[in-house]
Amino acid sequence: MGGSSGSVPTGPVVEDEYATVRTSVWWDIENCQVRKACDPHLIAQNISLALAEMGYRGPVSISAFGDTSKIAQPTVQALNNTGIALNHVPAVKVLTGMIQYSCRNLEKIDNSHLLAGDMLFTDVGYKVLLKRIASNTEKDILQGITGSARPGELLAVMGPSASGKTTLLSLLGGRTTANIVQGSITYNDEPYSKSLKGRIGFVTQDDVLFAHLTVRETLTYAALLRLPRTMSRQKKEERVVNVITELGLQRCQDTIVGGSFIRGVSGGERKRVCIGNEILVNPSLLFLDEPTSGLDSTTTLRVVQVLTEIAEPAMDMLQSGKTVVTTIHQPSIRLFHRFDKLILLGKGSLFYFGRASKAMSYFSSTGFSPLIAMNPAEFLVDLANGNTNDVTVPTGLEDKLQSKESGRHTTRGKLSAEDVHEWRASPASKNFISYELSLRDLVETPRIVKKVEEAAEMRQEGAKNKAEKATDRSKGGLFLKTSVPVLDGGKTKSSRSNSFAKVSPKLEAEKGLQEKMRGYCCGFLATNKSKSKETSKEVD
Ligand SMILES: Nc1ncnc2c1ncn2[C@@H]1O[C@H](COP(=O)(O)OP(=O)(O)OP(=O)(O)O)[C@@H](O)[C@H]1O
Repeated sequence: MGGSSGSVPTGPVVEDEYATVRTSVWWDIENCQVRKACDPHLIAQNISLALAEMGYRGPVSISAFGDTSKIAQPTVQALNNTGIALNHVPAVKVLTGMIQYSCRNLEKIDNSHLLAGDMLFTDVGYKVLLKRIASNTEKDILQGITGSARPGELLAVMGPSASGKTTLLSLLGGRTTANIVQGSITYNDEPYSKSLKGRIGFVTQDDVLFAHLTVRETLTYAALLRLPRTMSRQKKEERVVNVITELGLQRCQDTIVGGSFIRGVSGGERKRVCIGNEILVNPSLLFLDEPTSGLDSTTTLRVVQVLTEIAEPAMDMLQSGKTVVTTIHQPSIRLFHRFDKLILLGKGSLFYFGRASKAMSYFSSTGFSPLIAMNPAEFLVDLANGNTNDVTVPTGLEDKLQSKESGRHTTRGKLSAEDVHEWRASPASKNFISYELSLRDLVETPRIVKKVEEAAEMRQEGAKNKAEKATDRSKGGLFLKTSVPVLDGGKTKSSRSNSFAKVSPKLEAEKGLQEKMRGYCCGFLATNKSKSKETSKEVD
């Protein structure tokens, strides 16, 4: 990391332009001392540490001054995973000005989003030791659970009762360390550590709230207790107001929470207060155990909508999205389609991991299809239960269905647990899981891509208006400033030249800011060179 010297641009135009950047870290790529084989995650973490030491808590993006194509791909990937945006700065004066601007405008806000939650779990198993008088025995609770979740995604864990949903959630949330845990669970390629604890939010099934406190009081106390001591009381109260708005709790903010003996807010509002308690600290990963149990379908939809919004990256892309994992019993069709990814458990085993939208086609490709119109969630939970009524079964398993005669009716029997396990272990199901995993870094969640495109459109509009204003002021040219981050794939000619990037604002807008934004996902720039062919035109 390093800055560069040079004469500093001044005046209202530049101030105005820099105000949109709010960039705080500079990385002089050509001069930086990072060893070639240095672990990219280490680089990202070092940057976070350096910032923490400086007392900086603002939004983070790295302005790479120099040839951005020289950054090793794994490093870029790691930075992306941590939610740090990587911007290209076209000229040394712009960089210097940005540094000076940002030094004057340091913002002290929460930086817990610095390391985002890219979670990967492989072959996870969990056993408990049952202590008996004669001898201790081991009981398998989970086995062979593999999957992943990335920032911005909503991952649902579904399955019948006692299939292991809560146990898996506790393991992923770092809440279960006792007993015997197998396999690996990593967050940004690192195992669980104490430092990660502060970045994980966990909403349990029966969170305890003080019945006599109002919604606002509940959240204010949580904010005072959990937000950093360095944060002023006023900022903490502002954060509470933001959370109340984010969760749509304005109407009931002065109502007491209530409990078994005192009437208070509704069940849905209570759940949202529990979620609020956790998102106050802006966690990178949010885990929720049955957040919709006991709620009607409309309220359930509202809660899941809130979760989707929590997961999404900020519109200004300065914050990457959060990773949200929730267990859910049997969601409605509308709800099911809101999940990005799905884990289906049956008796502690993995039946499915992948995109929720692909689950039905996957099972039909292996021979399981509903015979009547069915809610996909109902079909999947039935299957995980071994209940094959109204379901076609692969030919290999047909003969294993034990038919039952009862009076006039012959009902199809259940598949035994062994049969289902045998099928699970078949190449068809295994292949699917590994297929999804290998695609994990490539597949972008369609919902997030859409959001990024919307953001790009908004920015394009904003940039157009701004550019037009600036043209009036500077008569024809403007300092190319990046309210939209620019990545030029190292093609900028003479990025070290002591010149400002001058472009016609109209030309810039027309050339397609949207195109540039396509590579900008989850708060970071992708390094696909084909997406970054546009180079800023540098004129002395
Ligand atoms: N510490 C433990 N000791 C013994 N058995 C356990 C322990 N923890 C979990 N189990 C068992 O593991 C199984 C899975 O439990 P878990 O609570 O994860 O299921 P679940 O899918 O969340 O169920 P539900 O939907 O009913 O809440 C259950 O049979 C439970 O009894």
